[in-house]
Amino acid sequence: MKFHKYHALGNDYLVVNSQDLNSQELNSQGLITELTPENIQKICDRHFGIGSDGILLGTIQPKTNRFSLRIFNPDGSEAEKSGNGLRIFSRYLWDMGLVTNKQFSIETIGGIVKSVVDNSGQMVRVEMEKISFWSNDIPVAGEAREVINQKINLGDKEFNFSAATIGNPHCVIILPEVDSQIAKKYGSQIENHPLFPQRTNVQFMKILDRNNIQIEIWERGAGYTLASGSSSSAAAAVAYKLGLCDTKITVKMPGGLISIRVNEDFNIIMSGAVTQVASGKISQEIFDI
Ligand SMILES: N[C@H](CCC[C@H](N)C(=O)O)C(=O)O
Repeated sequence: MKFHKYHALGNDYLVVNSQDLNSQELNSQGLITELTPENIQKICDRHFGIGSDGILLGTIQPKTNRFSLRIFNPDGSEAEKSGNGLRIFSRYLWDMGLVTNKQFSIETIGGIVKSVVDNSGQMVRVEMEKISFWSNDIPVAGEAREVINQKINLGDKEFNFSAATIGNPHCVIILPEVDSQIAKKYGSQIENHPLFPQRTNVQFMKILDRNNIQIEIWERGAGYTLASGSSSSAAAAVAYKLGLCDTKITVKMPGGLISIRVNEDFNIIMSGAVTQVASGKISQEIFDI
């Protein structure tokens, strides 16, 4: 199975083009037989596989030039949307000569986004669609409500949080200081908390000023990552919703910076860098062990 590895600010993904697969690799539903949760875990393992924060399974309809993307986390679960994943897939399409620097659409489970590749592929801008704070959309357990400034109890610790979805779920916690330790200490407990029936991504956020925030990320199905486009979108949207930031926000993460614009109607525009790493072929052997 051919792959193309990219990273977006240290959040790395393997692009697999469904057209690169031969017939026996596709089952009757046109799904890749190899992409079972168990095999995804093997491919993403940083010692026994290629190593990555996920797999991007892209489908390109040659005649209509329609693009769709499925996003798999390293634990084998499927995500509705990935901001860095969409930027990476957009760059892949550009590298393959399938798009120019004009706007094009990509369909995901979490909705259809519009993408533009700039600066010879080094920068990609994605209109990530509208963010929602409503419990029924995210989802968050309990009565239908906007999930803003609520409490989550972890036994020995209680946090104030807000939640949002941009296709995938996010729990945003504002603190005076954030670091990787707090994300690694509490991330998994919050990811799997009963408040979140479909689990959740988690961001610990420090407000730097009205146009800058800093986040540390614990991703659903992936754990601690150095950057996240959907996390940046959700955290920035919460900061704007709470009146702590203006509409243009730079999100500072361990892997680098993402620019977010929160429009009045809460449509999110995200832009950031993408880096090509390598291409190769995954050996069948890793699936046989
Ligand atoms: N783990 C996430 C998907 C990837 C998000 C992140 N890598 C991004 O750039 O948005 C989830 O299960 O919702």
